[in-house]
Amino acid sequence: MPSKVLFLYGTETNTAERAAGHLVKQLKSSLKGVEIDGPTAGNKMTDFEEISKYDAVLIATSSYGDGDAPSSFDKFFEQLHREVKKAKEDGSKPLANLQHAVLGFGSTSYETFMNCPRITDKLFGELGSRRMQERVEVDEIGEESEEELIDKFETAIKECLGDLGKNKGKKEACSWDKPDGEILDKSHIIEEGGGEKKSGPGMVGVLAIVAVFAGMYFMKMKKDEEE
Ligand SMILES: Cc1cc2nc3c(=O)[nH]c(=O)nc-3n(C[C@H](O)[C@H](O)[C@H](O)COP(=O)(O)O)c2cc1C
Repeated sequence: MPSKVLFLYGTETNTAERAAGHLVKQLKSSLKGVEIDGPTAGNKMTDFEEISKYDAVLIATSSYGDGDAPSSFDKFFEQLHREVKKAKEDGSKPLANLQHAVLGFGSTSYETFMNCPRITDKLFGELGSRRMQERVEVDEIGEESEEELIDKFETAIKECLGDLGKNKGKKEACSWDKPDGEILDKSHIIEEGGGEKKSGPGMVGVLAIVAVFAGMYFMKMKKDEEE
């Protein structure tokens, strides 16, 4: 039976989507005995029971905002956090039969460089998936070109996909913090109400401030009229 591989992407301005399309084409034309689904936007595949049926998942995603997921990947990213929370609570490893690899897109001009790809890689590991190769990180202002790094990912991934059966159940190729493990935790995205807590006066506070200033203005007007 052929191995089943799913290619997911997360993108805002199409860089990761373009790379995913290119890689799927290359892999399909050069690998035998491997069936590849996708590329599919992460948000269109948030059912982790479905994902667990694949032999391998490849993910190409960027980071946006404050190290957040891009808009075609945010629902997937949230669901990934929910799956990890659930797995920690019941001690399960729902992706134990899976192997995965991540190709990240970002820029070192942001403090939260590669936050979404790094967290995605880490959390797949926490769900039991075997990391089959070190994450490749494409820095848009880095020395190595995007093309070179995509080729590097492609070469490594071809080897891994050829050895999927042989490597199943083996120790991961490396830990998630390679080539770098600096992240900004985003687990608050699944808290009640979602998103970050906003500080500030809120709507009631704003109305109260407006009322105070309006009162002061009318009192001044009245005083000026009396003088
Ligand atoms: C508003 C904005 C926020 C960004 N935030 C991050 C970030 O937190 N971390 C990062 O590594 N890159 C960040 N980037 C860079 C993008 O991830 C990078 O341009 C990437 O190549 C875009 O890939 P995409 O077109 O697939 O979305 C940001 C870019 C913009 C415009």
